[in-house]
Amino acid sequence: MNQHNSSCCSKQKSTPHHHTSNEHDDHHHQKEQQHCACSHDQPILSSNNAPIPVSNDTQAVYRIGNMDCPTEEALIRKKLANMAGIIKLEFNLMQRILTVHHNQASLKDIEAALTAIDMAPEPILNFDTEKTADFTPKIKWKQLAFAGVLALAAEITHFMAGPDYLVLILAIVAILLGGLGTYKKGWIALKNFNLNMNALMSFAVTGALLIGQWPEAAMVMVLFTLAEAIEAKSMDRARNAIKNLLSLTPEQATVLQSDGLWLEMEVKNVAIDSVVRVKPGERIALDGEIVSGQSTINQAPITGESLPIEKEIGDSVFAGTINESGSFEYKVTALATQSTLSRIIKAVESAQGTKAQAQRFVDRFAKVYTPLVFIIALCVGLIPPLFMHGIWFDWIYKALVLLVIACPCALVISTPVTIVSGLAVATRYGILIKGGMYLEQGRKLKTLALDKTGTITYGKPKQTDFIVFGTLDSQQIRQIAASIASRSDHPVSKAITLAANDDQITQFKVINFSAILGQGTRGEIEGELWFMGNHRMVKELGVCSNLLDQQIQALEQQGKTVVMLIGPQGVQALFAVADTIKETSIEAITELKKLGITTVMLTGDNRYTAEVIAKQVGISQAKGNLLPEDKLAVVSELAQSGIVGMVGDGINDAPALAKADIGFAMGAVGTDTAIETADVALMDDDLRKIPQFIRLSKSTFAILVQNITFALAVKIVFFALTFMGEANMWMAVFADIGTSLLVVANGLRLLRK
Ligand SMILES: Nc1ncnc2c1ncn2[C@@H]1O[C@H](COP(=O)(O)OP(=O)(O)OP(=O)(O)O)[C@@H](O)[C@H]1O
Ligand SMILES: [Cu+]
Repeated sequence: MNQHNSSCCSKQKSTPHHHTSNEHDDHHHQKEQQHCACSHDQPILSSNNAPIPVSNDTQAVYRIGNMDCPTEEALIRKKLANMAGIIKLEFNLMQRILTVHHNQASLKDIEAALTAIDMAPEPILNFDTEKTADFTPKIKWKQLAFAGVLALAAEITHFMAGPDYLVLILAIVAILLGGLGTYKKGWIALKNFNLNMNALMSFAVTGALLIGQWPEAAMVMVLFTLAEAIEAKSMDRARNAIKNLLSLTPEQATVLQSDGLWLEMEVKNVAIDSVVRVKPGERIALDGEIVSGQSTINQAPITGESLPIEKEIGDSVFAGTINESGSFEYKVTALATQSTLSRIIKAVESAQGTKAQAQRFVDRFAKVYTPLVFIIALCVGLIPPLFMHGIWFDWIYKALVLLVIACPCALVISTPVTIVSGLAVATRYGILIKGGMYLEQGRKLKTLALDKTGTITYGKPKQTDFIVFGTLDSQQIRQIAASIASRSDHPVSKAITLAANDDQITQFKVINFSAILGQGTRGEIEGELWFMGNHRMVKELGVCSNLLDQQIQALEQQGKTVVMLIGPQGVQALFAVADTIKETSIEAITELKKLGITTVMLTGDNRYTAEVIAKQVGISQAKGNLLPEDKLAVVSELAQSGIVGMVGDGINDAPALAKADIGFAMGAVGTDTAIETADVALMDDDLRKIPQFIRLSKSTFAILVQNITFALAVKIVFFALTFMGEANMWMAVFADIGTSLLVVANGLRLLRK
C-alpha cells in the first residue's frame, strides 16, 4: 500500500512531479498507487505548518510567551500597525505564536517594538523540529497564596477595627505581591492607548485604594490575578489535549544496526530507511512499511477506530498506533517530526490560529464594549457628584465597580477554549478539522455530495461478467484486455486484471498506453490500436449499436459497471465489474438523513449504476457520467442553496472538494495531500465520521451560545445591580472570575465527549 517514497520527496522539490500517463493512467485512488504522496507544486513551507503563505512575502515566526489573550493581540496589532513593510499579522493565541508577513521589514525593529511592550519575541526558525507547546509562563502560586493571606488579614484587621496603618500596610503588600504584573501590563497598555483589562483593573484597584477601600482593593487584585492564573491553566489543558496525542509515540525504538545487531535508539535519531522491530503489545514509534512479519494493529490513536486491522508485508504502519498480536519489522518512511501523527497535530495546532465566526464576533464586541463601559464609568464617577449633588465616595465607588464589569475576560476567553476543545475531541475521533470555522459551519450543512467509488463503496470491484461480442476467440480477447487493463490503476481495470490473473491469462506487450479521462484506456498491441472503456468511449469511437446498448443497460441496471474492449473491428467484448457497498455507508446515510441533510451522489460511473447504488445506500439523488469538472459544477450549483459539503477520496475529486464549503477527504491516513488540502480529513474510510462531525459541530455551537449568553447576562445583571447600589467591587470581581471559570469549564466539557 501507499509507499511513501521518501527519496522522491527530498530530491525533486522543485520539479512538479506528475505520473506520466503511460505508467499510471490517472491519479485515481491514490491509496492504491505507489507514489510519493507529497505535493511538489506547493511552496515547501505550506506543506507542514501553520502560516499560510501570502504570495511573495517573507514571514517571520515568533513565539511570544506573554501573548495568550485577545487584549495582547490588540496591543501588538496597534504597535506594529504602522511599521513599514508589514503585510499581515497572524495570531495563534493558543500556541502563543505570531507570524509576521512582511517584505523587507526590519526584523530588528519589529523585535524591538515587541520587546518595548513586554512581548519579547523568540524567533522560531524551523517549525518542524521545534516543540510547540511546553511554553506557559510560570505562575508564582506561592507568592499569590501569600498575597491572598495578606489580603485576608487586611480584611480581618479592618473588620475587627484594628489600626488603620496595619490594614493599609497589609493591603499594599498584598497588592504588590499579587498585582505588580497586572500593573505593569496595564501601564504598557495605557502607554499604547489601549484599554485592556489589566489597565481597567489597575484603575479600579488604585481608585479603591485612594478612596480608602484598602482591604477591598487588595482582595480584588489578588482575586483577579488568581483568576488569570486559573484561566491560563485551563487554556493549557485545552491546548494540551492535542499535544497529548504526541505522547502516544514511544521515545525509543529497536533499530537494526549495520553490524546486524538490534539497538534501542532515541526515536528522533532514527533515519529514514532504518529497519525497526516491533514486539507484540508495543506501540509503533515511527511511520513505516512492513518488511517482514505480520500483525494486527489498533490504529485508534489516529483513526479513532479501535477495531484492529490486519497488516502484512508492504502495508504501512503509523507512529502512535498499537501493535496487538504479532511481531514484525518495518522500514522507516518518515522522520519522527514528519510522521502522520505529528502532521495531524501540527495541522490542528494551526487550525486553532484561524478564527471562528463566533470568536470574531466576540472580539469585535469586546473592542466596543470595554471603552464604552469605561466612558460610562467615567461619567458615573464625575457627573452626579459635580452636577447633581451626589456624594463623591458613592459615585466613584460605583464607577470603580463598573470598571471591573468592563472587563470582557469571560466573554473573550469562552470561544477559543470551546473551539480548541472541539478540535481536540475531533482529532481523537480520527477527524482532522483544519479550522475553527469548519467546526462552526458543520452544523449548518444542508447538502452533502458524495463520490461513489471508494467513498460509498470499497473501491475494490470484482469482475462479474465477461461477454464476447464479436467474432474473435474469447481467450485472445481476455489476453488483450488483461494486457491493457494491467497498465492502469483504475479500480475497474484492476478488477479485470485480477480476474485475468486468477485464470492465469498471459499478457501481450503494450506500447503507447494512455488513459482517457472519464472513459477508459488505450494502447497498441502488435501494431493494432485497442481501446477499453465505458459506453461514452464506445459512442465517441462511433462503434455503438442497439444490440450493444441493450446488453450494457441490462448489466448496468444490476448496479454493475461495464467496459468494452474495442479493436480495429469494433467492440469485441463486454466486461462487467461490481463493487461492494460499505456497511458503514448505509448507517452514515441514515444518520445524515436524521440530521436533515440532503445527500447527492456524484460519480464518473454511468447513470444506471449510480442510481442502483444510490438506492441501496439510501441516497436520494444520484448523478452519473460526471467528469471532474462536472462534479465541480454540480457542487457550485448546490452551494447556491446553502452550505454544501463534499466527500471524496481521489485526486479527481479535488476541484469539487476545494469548491465545497467543507471538503471532506476520506482515508486520509495514508495520503499526506489529503491531510493538507482537505478542510476536514477523515482518517479512515468510515463515512459515519461525517454525522459524528456534524453532531460535534452542533454541540460545540451550543456551548458557544451558552457561554456567550451567560457571560453577557452576568454583565447585564451587574450593571443593573451597580446602579441600584447593590453591587460592590468584590462581587463584581467574583462574578467576573466565576463567569470566566464557568465558561472555560463548559468549553472543556467537550473534551469529555
Ligand atoms: N482506466 C480506466 N480503466 C477502465 N475504465 C475506466 C478507466 N477510466 C475510466 N473508466 C471508465 O469510466 C468511468 C468513469 O471513470 P471515473 O474515473 O471518472 O469515475 P469512477 O472513479 O469510476 O467513479 P467515481 O467518480 O465514483 O470515483 C468508470 O466507471 C469506467 O467505466
Ligand atoms: Cu450506445
